[in-house]
Amino acid sequence: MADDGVVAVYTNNAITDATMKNPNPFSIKVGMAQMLRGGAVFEVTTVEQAKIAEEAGGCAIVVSELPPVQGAAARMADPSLIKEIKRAVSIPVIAKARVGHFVEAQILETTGVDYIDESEVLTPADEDHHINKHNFRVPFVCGCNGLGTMLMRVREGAALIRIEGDLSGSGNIAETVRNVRSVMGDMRVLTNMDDDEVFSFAKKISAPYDLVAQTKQLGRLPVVHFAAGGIVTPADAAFMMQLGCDGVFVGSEIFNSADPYKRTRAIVQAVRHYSDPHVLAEASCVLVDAMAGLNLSEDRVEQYET
Ligand SMILES: O=C(CO)[C@H](O)[C@H](O)COP(=O)(O)O
Repeated sequence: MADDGVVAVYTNNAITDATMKNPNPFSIKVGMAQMLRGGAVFEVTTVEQAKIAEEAGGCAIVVSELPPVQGAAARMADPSLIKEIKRAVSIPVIAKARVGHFVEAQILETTGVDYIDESEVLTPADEDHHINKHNFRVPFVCGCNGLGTMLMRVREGAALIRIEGDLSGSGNIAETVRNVRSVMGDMRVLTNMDDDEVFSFAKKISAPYDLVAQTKQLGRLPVVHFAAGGIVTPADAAFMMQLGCDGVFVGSEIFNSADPYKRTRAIVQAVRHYSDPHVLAEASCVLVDAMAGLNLSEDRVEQYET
């Protein structure tokens, strides 16, 4: 259940679910997302991977289809795969819709998924508009690259935010680190700001003034925020947690490793014990064999070989 501060942000909003055919109050969706805090979400492409992620202690899974051939559009996964995975596991299942494609979201909602991810990893369907997420019963996950885009997505109804970097599966975490630091840095500036300065700050970060002011009043981000992009090792996962994230998304490349259960389990342990270097050292030990080839695209492998 959402805490009072988050409910306050919701109820103070000029645009609320109540004015938007409200099938499920935003405060409830935010509360549902809070249950994922302190967890690792694993991207899966098969039922077997979903079972491994659940067994390893993942807090949720996000279903993807295998990447399409290069140049082809990436769309929502086949609803029958989502239903099959939903039947196979008891942890929450997230399904991806293309940015702006509210019909894909309507279809996904009928499958009984627990969350819909309006995902930048898929080919965007609408270059100008995101989905009005207040029109849905199911909570939404959205990506952001800074505090401004985060609050825009919250305004549209996102209940869980992914602070994301490079989502190409390259294993490069630097962009994610930059964006997480940008959000946390802006939060520190905002919370110490004079009330009179909030107007121009909201303009500067292109965010709705009322949400920026309410976020300042709360003294923390209004929704659960995970990191995504290039998180491959237990150290990466703990890094994101120590920078202030509530959890991590891990790409499906992890299942290409020699022992996917050990790797997923190690990431779960790292997220749970992110400030304990001894646990992190132990979690990192099992992984050396699989580390070399993981998440290196062919051209990057060439770069290392020359
Ligand atoms: O599905 C996801 C987010 O919706 C993935 O978890 C995300 O794309 C992870 O990126 P990477 O493969 O770079 O770790």
